[in-house]
Amino acid sequence: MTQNGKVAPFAGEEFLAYIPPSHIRASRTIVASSVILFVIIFYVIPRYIKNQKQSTDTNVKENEETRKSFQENRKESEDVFHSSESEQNKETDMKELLELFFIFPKALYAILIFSLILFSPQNHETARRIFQSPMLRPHECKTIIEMAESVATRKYREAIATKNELENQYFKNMDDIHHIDKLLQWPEGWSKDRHGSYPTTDLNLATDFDQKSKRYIQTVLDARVSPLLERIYGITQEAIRADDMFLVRYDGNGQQHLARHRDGTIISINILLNGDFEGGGTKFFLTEQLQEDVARPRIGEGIIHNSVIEHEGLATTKGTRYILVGFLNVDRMDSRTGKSTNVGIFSTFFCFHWMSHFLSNRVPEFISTLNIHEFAKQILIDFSFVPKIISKQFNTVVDSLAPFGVVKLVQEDNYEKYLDALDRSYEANTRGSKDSSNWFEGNRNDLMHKGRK
Ligand SMILES: O=C(O)CCC(=O)C(=O)O
Ligand SMILES: [Fe+2]
Repeated sequence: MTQNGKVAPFAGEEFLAYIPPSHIRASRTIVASSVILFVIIFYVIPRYIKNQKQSTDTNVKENEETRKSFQENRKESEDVFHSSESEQNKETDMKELLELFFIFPKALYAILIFSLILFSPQNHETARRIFQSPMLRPHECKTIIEMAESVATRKYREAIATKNELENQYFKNMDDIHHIDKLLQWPEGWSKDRHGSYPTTDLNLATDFDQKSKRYIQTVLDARVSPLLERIYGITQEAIRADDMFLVRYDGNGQQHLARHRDGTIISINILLNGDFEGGGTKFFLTEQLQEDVARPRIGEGIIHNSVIEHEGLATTKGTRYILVGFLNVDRMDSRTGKSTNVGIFSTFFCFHWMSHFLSNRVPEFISTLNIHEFAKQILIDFSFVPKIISKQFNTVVDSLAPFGVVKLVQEDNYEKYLDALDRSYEANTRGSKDSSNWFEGNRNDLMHKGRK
């Protein structure tokens, strides 16, 4: 967003090989179509029906009179009478059909509006695609890996000290001991138990990295990733808040892969930091449609996708593979300032997977904070499965309609120029802007175990 609240044009636009949809144009089209449909369904058609009805009524009257004259004059032809009767039936059918339409205009309108929303970019064009694009330069990737390895060394030293302390304590907390033992296992200093059911070998950027390192990473993400997210999904940069930012490590002789799962937020990013390994890559699935696709980015390239798309980390068979992963939310209110993030309704309440996430996470959280009787609270929580099931069904519908697969946004010979353009724009317009994304301050480490599902 720029100062005057308008969405700035995307600085890398001229280098895009795939042009994402224009969200502004799409939402204007939907609003205009809704108004036009409203006028047609609630004003034009009822008026037409009324006119039709009036003319039918006059016809019926005329027919009735003719009938009477037939009856008075029975000697006249029987055939004429029969043809007049069938014509009258036809007119009654037409009248009934029009009346039926007149009974359900609201339902018809709702179905048409639903279809417009179903085919809006957030639920269709960008919903099941995986966008691959350059994000970091090789020297930046190297710097981040060095930062990570030095953090791991520090955490290993701290773990040894904590282990000694714990051993001298009389009452021992078994969870702490387990966590420390994991840190002491190879690769030393890397967490192995942050994400409950789908654990990765990783470091938490928000809590493990120092301020300077975080500022460095924040700058590159603000310059290269936030504008891209804005361009692809039509969300404002300040609406982006990471729930979890972390660095994953796979080893040919350690944790090689990550089983098939979904991430627990709205959008996921995954940036490859090195190339000296064998295997790796991220495989995506659209289960019901039996479709699959694999992203194998180069160093510094990242992938962005809706967290709801199933995927797995393919086995690294030799060497070490480092990736920077972010599980991102789209917030309507900036938790840092309490102000609106100006994100549109089409990227939130009318976006099925945002809505489904909102209903499964935020609603129960909100209910639990209500100041009402425990029993009433429990009933509300018990019934919150209904909207959840409905919104899940919407996601299934999107699965069957939305285009799927990995899309390369920029051609390889344009990588440098593309990154330069984004950096120039960042330097010129937004450096230090309060509207930047919330990469580290909003991380929800209390929810870590829910990171993947
Ligand atoms: O290894 C990969 O590329 C996938 C990582 C992933 O899906 C995750 O961290 O949730
Ligand atoms: Fe994942």
